[in-house]
Amino acid sequence: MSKEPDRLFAQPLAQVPDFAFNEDVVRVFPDMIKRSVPGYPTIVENLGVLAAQFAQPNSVLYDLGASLGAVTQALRRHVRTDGCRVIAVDNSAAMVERCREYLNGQDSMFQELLPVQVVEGDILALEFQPASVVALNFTLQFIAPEQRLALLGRIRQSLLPGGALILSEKLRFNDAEEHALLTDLHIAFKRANGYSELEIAQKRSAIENVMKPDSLEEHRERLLAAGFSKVVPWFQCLNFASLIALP
Ligand SMILES: Nc1ncnc2c1ncn2[C@@H]1O[C@H](C[S@+](CC[C@H]([NH3+])C(=O)[O-])CC(=O)[O-])[C@@H](O)[C@H]1O
Ligand SMILES: O=C(O)C(=O)Cc1ccccc1
Repeated sequence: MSKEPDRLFAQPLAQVPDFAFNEDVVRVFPDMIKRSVPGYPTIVENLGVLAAQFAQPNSVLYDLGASLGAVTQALRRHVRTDGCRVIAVDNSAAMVERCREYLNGQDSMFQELLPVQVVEGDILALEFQPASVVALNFTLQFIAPEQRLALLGRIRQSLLPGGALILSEKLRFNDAEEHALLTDLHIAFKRANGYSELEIAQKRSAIENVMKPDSLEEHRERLLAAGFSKVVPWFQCLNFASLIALP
């Protein structure tokens, strides 16, 4: 993995462009996400542990919005069920190119890894195969809000009995005081990870038009409306959480 530090927003920008998953972001992405998302390494590793409990023999595991394939790699470390294969999907050409490099490198070093297919494409246009595990690890928040229910409905329809959707998201909070407190604490987390006030402010204005978090209540209601029978939060660190949704 690239170890290049994230300094994308360190210099004052006359106008901050909307955030995009382009080559500049790809270069610093592992550092950016670790320093920006509290609990990210714990979520990714344990997503593999959870997935191993839901994986069904001879089924597909989806990593949707795979970026550089961190979740796919956790699936490879933990899932031991016979005949499983991973389909990792991302619509950023720059992400997909680098993701394939990492995963092909692993393939050539180790035998008996889960087979992985990395697809460059829009998850909104994907024809889902029957799947036992679907991971949306910080991806749904980048999907247009009006498209989210239909996407979750299609994921629900593709899930096999005994399978699960694992959904990780940044949260907003309906209670203004709770929202302000956890937002401030997230900023403190970023500051503690070496981001300056300028970097924090410019990143915030870059993502505000492209990333639209929902509340936990909105997630729960939408997942139930999409046909899931049970929604179980398994992790929260500040304003970032991960949920298990059962078919
Ligand atoms: N419509 C779409 N179709 C496909 N991909 C998309 C779409 N919209 C956005 N993406 C992709 O979703 C990913 C979101 S990052 C996921 C982190 C990863 N899961 C990780 O666990 O490291 C989250 C973040 O950076 O906060 C990006 O790679 C986008 O290109
Ligand atoms: O940086 C932030 O404030 C975030 O909310 C998370 C994030 C992490 C990486 C890319 C975009 C957003």
